[in-house]
Amino acid sequence: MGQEGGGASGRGRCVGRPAGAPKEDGPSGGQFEYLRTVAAGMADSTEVRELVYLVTGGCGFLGEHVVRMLLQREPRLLELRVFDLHLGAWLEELKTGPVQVTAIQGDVTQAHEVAAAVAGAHVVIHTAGLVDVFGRASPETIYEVNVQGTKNVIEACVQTGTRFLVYTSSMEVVGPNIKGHHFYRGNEDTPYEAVHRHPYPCSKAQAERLVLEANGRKVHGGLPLVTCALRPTGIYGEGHQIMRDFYHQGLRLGGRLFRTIPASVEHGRVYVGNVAWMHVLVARELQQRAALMGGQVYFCYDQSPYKSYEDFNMEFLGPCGLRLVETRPLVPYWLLMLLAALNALLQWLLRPLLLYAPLLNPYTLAVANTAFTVNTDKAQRHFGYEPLFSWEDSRTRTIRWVQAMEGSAR
Ligand SMILES: NC(=O)C1=CN([C@@H]2O[C@H](COP(=O)(O)OP(=O)(O)OC[C@H]3O[C@@H](n4cnc5c(N)ncnc54)[C@H](O)[C@@H]3O)[C@@H](O)[C@H]2O)C=CC1
Ligand SMILES: CC(C)[C@@H](O)CC[C@@H](C)[C@H]1CC[C@H]2[C@@H]3[C@H](O)CC4=CC(=O)CC[C@]4(C)[C@H]3CC[C@]12C
Repeated sequence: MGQEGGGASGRGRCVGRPAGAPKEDGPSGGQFEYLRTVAAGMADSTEVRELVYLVTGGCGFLGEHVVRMLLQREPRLLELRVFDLHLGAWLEELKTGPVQVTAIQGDVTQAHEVAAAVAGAHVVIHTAGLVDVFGRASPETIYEVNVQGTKNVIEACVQTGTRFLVYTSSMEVVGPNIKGHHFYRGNEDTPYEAVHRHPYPCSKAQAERLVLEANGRKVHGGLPLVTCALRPTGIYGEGHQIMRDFYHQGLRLGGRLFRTIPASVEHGRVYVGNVAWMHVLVARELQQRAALMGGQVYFCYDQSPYKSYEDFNMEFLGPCGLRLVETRPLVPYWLLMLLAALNALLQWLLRPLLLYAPLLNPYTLAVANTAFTVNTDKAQRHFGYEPLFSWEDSRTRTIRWVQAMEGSAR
């Protein structure tokens, strides 16, 4: 199978063994106008409904969009299994359509629960994970969920005969690396020293490697497993918890947010609806183009503009009344590093009493301060991906979501 990778698709290195602890509840889904429309407009096609899909982490920020996008845009869907540690009440509203929606409360770290959920599925979309760069989870459980959980999904596919596995990886598998090397308009083949220390990128890199190496393994029944990995950059859109945190922080500071990162440090972002669409499309095309797509990685991208993380957020928070103070950081970088280190020390000291997990810590500061943008068309070349939502549409939908939150915040 053609492995186009070699640079950014190459082997990441982790310094130190990551491990982790239980995850916070993901944001509940279901309040967004677009998602309700998607659910209402469920795929109605003359195609034969015969496929069973499983989405792990299907109640998370991305997972919910993938679930609803499948219902709208996968006409061969007979049953959609939604597997998650925390099931959302919104799943009930999806059970009125032509597709059987099966909610499965389960833990990817429990192999038997995963095997039971996978058995009989044609396609698995594995999005479940601990997305923690704020120190909420201890390293052991990040490893347990993101790596061991992925191992359990792979072995379940092999044991039960499921042939197609799509893994939600991350840009963080590539970078920013611990040396702060910028990744400027890179693609899946761009040479880059993908060396990490933080448990999250380490766990994602290890999980991605497991998925790609499993491509071609014989599953029960003797046919080969076909796998691929999608690498979203920073996902935004309806249900994005960090955007919610920024918004509430701005409200607490009298409608102001204080710039901490130079506007010149661009960070890749991609709309959640387009990431969901790429998952649906890659899962479909993987079945037709296994020789080309099996074992491949694809960055998730759309027409979202290249901006600093904070300036990009203001595309949505500005129209909702917040203001980013100053055109350059108010505080020198060395002082920011000191404040970030103090936050990390406070988190460690307070841990026996309470969870203190602010946005600013040494890792988030370093990542935010290192440019990372992608410019690729590999997904378009391999499986005809084109973003479903324009930048204007993505921006409008996200603003409406923040405004709906604003209504609830008053
Ligand atoms: N949010 C972002 O900017 C990006 C996210 N990703 C990846 O996308 C995937 C989804 O991320 P988000 O939707 O942002 O996170 P999220 O935290 O909103 O969703 C993760 C889901 O996984 C579930 N989960 C966690 N541990 C579990 C376990 N042990 N067993 C079963 N389910 C479990 C959670 O309950 C949650 O519903 C993750 O794999 C993440 O690494 C990749 C790039 C960017
Ligand atoms: C407090 C300030 C320094 C502020 O600017 C910090 C922003 C910071 C919380 C974000 C900056 C970059 C984000 C990460 C990036 O989008 C890549 C990611 C990929 C994932 O797979 C999960 C999320 C994340 C790590 C994302 C998390 C939030 C940032 C660190």
